[in-house]
Amino acid sequence: MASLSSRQFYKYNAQGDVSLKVSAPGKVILHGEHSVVYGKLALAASLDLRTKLHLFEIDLPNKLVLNCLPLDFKFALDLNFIQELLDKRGACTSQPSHFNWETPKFVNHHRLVELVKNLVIDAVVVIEENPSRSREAYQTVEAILYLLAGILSSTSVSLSPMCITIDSEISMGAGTGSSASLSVAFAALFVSYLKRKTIELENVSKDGFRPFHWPQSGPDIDNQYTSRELDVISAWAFQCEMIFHGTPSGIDNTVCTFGNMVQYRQYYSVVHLSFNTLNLLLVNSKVPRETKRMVAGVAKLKEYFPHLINYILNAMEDVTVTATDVIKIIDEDIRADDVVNKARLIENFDKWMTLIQINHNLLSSLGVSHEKLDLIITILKKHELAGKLTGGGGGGYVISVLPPSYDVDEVSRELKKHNFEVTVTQMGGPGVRVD
Ligand SMILES: Nc1ncnc2c1ncn2[C@@H]1O[C@H](COP(=O)(O)OP(=O)(O)O)[C@@H](O)[C@H]1O
Ligand SMILES: C[C@@](O)(CCOP(=O)(O)O)CC(=O)O
Repeated sequence: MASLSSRQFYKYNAQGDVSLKVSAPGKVILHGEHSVVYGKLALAASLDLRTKLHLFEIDLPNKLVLNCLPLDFKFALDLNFIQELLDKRGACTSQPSHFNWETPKFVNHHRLVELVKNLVIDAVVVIEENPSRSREAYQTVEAILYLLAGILSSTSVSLSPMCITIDSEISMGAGTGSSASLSVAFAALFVSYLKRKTIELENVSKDGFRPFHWPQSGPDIDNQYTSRELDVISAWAFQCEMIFHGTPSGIDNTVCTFGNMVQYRQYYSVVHLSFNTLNLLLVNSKVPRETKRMVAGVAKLKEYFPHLINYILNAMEDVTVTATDVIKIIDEDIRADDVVNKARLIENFDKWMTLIQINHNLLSSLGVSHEKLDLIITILKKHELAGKLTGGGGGGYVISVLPPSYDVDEVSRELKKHNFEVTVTQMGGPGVRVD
């Protein structure tokens, strides 16, 4: 890995007409984390907090500049090395004739990860770096190159010098889907880049790869992604999430792609639920966590006590199913906004909060809570709110749904006194989109 000898070599200006902006939301798992890994139903919603990417062409010969604000790094990558990987026939797959950008399931994941790791060693030049975040930075670059190679290697695209800036409103490592949001946004960005670069081609794929043709009218570059494209973006993001999280269930990439609320069961088609946005309190315990470790802990527990743990997982599925029904009624009543429905609304919020509490207790029995998370939940209870951990647990965020016109001032004050970070946001907004 080369390091920068003189910063002035890396001055550049925007040039050319390619300028693409995309963003993808973070997510919360409302019900069903951990049980989803064992085939149970889960419910997740998108957040009003997004990862934002901007790709623009630059006048710095043969360079791809990555400017990552959340991790404080700016790297230049040598485009020749990247193009070499793209040109290597069969680098991403052992079945080129079945493979194109639309078929991520034919990618040879482990080989591509290895190639990308080697590429990072050869191609990265550090312009700026925060040494304390270096491990995460290189993991991010690997993930980006994985998606770039996966999506573009079967195509006739030749890369132009470019800069990609990464910005994010989502806290990292706290259970609100920062890596899934990043993976979805990059998959979408490279799909947009592909459209832009191949708009006039008869067949987008290189010889020997499965042919791909845009519709007769050409790809839609300015508007949003088609549902077919969203499926492919989500599938590539899933592949990429394996770099960050080993064996993810797929719920995170799904909700960050499609937005709104999704009911998800592994290997089944996704059910999209459309509802009015709801206010959500996010409380960051600031306890670092690692999803992989928490998932492994539950697996071990299940190995020890298969019957007992199955009961808990089934109870979690029951919570998801019941909560979905309750949320549907809440949504109807919020839309109706009349006196008759108001009483029912209050009653159903009360039911949902009870289910949230039950869900947290079930998760706690799987050993994935933490004393700080439990303290947050006790404080919320004092203020007539219910909370649960979200995502892998062991730290990170507690979520609490806010009944309409709930004033958060007092509870926020008390939580902040304990040094917790409090964010009021909304859930249920749009998925990945061109900005
Ligand atoms: N906003 C971001 N910018 C750059 N890299 C990110 C960002 N979010 C996540 N990552 C990458 O994903 C890895 C896992 O992120 P993490 O926050 O633990 O994921 P999650 O929120 O899904 O649990 C980080 O180590 C980093 O490499
Ligand atoms: C624990 C789990 O159900 C959710 C993990 O969520 P997060 O990556 O910690 O936000 C694991 C998974 O679904 O892959």
